Amino acid sequence: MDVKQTPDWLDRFPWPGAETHKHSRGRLGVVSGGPWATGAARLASRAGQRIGAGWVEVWAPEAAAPVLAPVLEAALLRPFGDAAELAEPAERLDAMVIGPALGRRPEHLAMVETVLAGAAALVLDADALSLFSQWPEALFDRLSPNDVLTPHLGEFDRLFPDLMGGGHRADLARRAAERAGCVVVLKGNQTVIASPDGRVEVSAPAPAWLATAGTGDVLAGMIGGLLAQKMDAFDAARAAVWIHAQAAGRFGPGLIAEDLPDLIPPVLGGLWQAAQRKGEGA
Ligand SMILES: NC(=O)C1=CN([C@@H]2O[C@H](COP(=O)(O)OP(=O)(O)OC[C@H]3O[C@@H](n4cnc5c(N)ncnc54)[C@H](OP(=O)(O)O)[C@@H]3O)[C@@H](O)[C@H]2O)[C@@H](O)CC1
Ligand SMILES: Nc1ncnc2c1ncn2[C@@H]1O[C@H](COP(=O)(O)OP(=O)(O)O)[C@@H](O)[C@H]1O
Repeated sequence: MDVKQTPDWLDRFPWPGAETHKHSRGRLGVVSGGPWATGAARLASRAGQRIGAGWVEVWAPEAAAPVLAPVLEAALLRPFGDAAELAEPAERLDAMVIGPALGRRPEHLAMVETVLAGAAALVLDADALSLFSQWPEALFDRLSPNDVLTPHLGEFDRLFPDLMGGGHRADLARRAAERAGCVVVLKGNQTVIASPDGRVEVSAPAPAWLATAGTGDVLAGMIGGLLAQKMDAFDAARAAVWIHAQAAGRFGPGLIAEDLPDLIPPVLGGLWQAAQRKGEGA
């Protein structure tokens, strides 16, 4: 990687140091769907681990725990009974991801409301967004500037129907972030990342191999992993979108979402080398 072309957020990327331990490196929680819907949380949690969160917990409804127990290794399984039990991780962990394959029943709304009340920085994706389609203001009222919404265009339309009328996607995302009071990642071939303070970035066209189920769940986990490492939400979203696209480009045709988390290390390796060279040149 040419040092001159390195992304500006590289200077703020959360590399571990000699004093780092797994807890100080960032604690991430991912909330799983029910027993027939655990794959999205697995994709997100593995992506969070690969991008550097040192401690990753998968919070699973009790019925889903037996499905997840044999397939999690370094990630910790945390079964829960009802939504109220998510209050503890939402306070203790640095970041949480909720929404992928969560479900859209009242108990799922209660889960999202519980984590919204905690201190953890949040990535709200998929069903966590669609659950608020009838009352988006109830979501916006509870968001913080360090939270991130990651809608595809269909989900964006449910939360911001009046913004869909016209304008460039960058303008849509900017207005959405201002209204929501948090970072908005409007996904697509050219993903737009917008901050409530007015910063907007339109990413370069990403490989269309990403148009396959589950790649958004991986992106949510990557953003969550960087938030857990205390990266600023706008930088975390921009960095994750960039690394996600680079990883997809390395695989090319035939990519499925399962491939993506394990493609993160070589991309990080290139960034690490570029950061070292930049440091030596300074
Ligand atoms: N392995 C797993 O467990 C996985 C589980 N997953 C889980 O599945 C659930 C459903 O997920 P979902 O993404 O299909 O969402 P949903 O709310 O049904 O909206 C879809 C509708 O929106 C519209 N649409 C418009 N623009 C669009 C766009 N750019 N990209 C996409 N859609 C766009 C489009 O309308 P159309 O264009 O067809 O008229 C489409 O019909 C959710 O819980 C998710 O987390 C997935 O993550 C996959 C892996
Ligand atoms: N044609 C495309 N070109 C490039 N990237 C795409 C394309 N279609 C989708 N993507 C990317 O793939 C991911 C899909 O996310 P999403 O729609 O939430 O899927 P899922 O919910 O199945 O995980 C997003 O990061 C999006 O930017």
